[in-house]
Amino acid sequence: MDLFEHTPLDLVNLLPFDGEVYYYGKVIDAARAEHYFQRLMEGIAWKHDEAMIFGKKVVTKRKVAWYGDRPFSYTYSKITKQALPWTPELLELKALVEQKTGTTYNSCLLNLYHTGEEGMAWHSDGEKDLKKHGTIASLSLGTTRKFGFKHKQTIATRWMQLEPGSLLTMQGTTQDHWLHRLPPTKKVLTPRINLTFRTIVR
Ligand SMILES: O=C(O)CCC(=O)C(=O)O
Ligand SMILES: [Fe+2]
Repeated sequence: MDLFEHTPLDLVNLLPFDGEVYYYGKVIDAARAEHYFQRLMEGIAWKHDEAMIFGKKVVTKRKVAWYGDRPFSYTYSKITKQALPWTPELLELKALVEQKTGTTYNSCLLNLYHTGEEGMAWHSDGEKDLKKHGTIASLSLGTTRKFGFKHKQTIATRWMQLEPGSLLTMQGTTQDHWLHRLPPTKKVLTPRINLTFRTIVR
């Protein structure tokens, strides 16, 4: 459900065409961001992610977890996962993100990158289970990491830094036309947690 019309009032679209990405900057101050980072490190059921790549089951170094309103099953990289019930801290963060973005969400995928050696390859979040053209809200905690977009048909790219406590949204037709990536880097030695709030439809 959209609580107000999509475009956040005083933000500029970071994409030049074919989609909308908004960077809200730090929506959580440094002390609270650190507090949430610690609570999520301890309180989330982190597991190594499993994916099918060229027919082989691969286990990623990065850890993931998935939470939601109901025990949705969700197929991602050909492996089906079941959402766990929200924890108190996730509900607090969901409420904050909903208030900032004016949109509600019913699930959250969390990623834990232990160091800069762990990242995420180019992809778009266009799974069938996700609401078409629904907003995906990405909240970052822990170390700052570089994040980028690459257009599927042109050479256009856009890069940004995702700071601790910051919020970014990907909305409109972004997933149709753009890939996004968290590049690995040898320069980062400390962990980052990312939460992407999404809307699953049946
Ligand atoms: O870690 C990030 O900032 C991005 C995560 C992501 O793209 C995803 O979970 O689909
Ligand atoms: Fe993604």
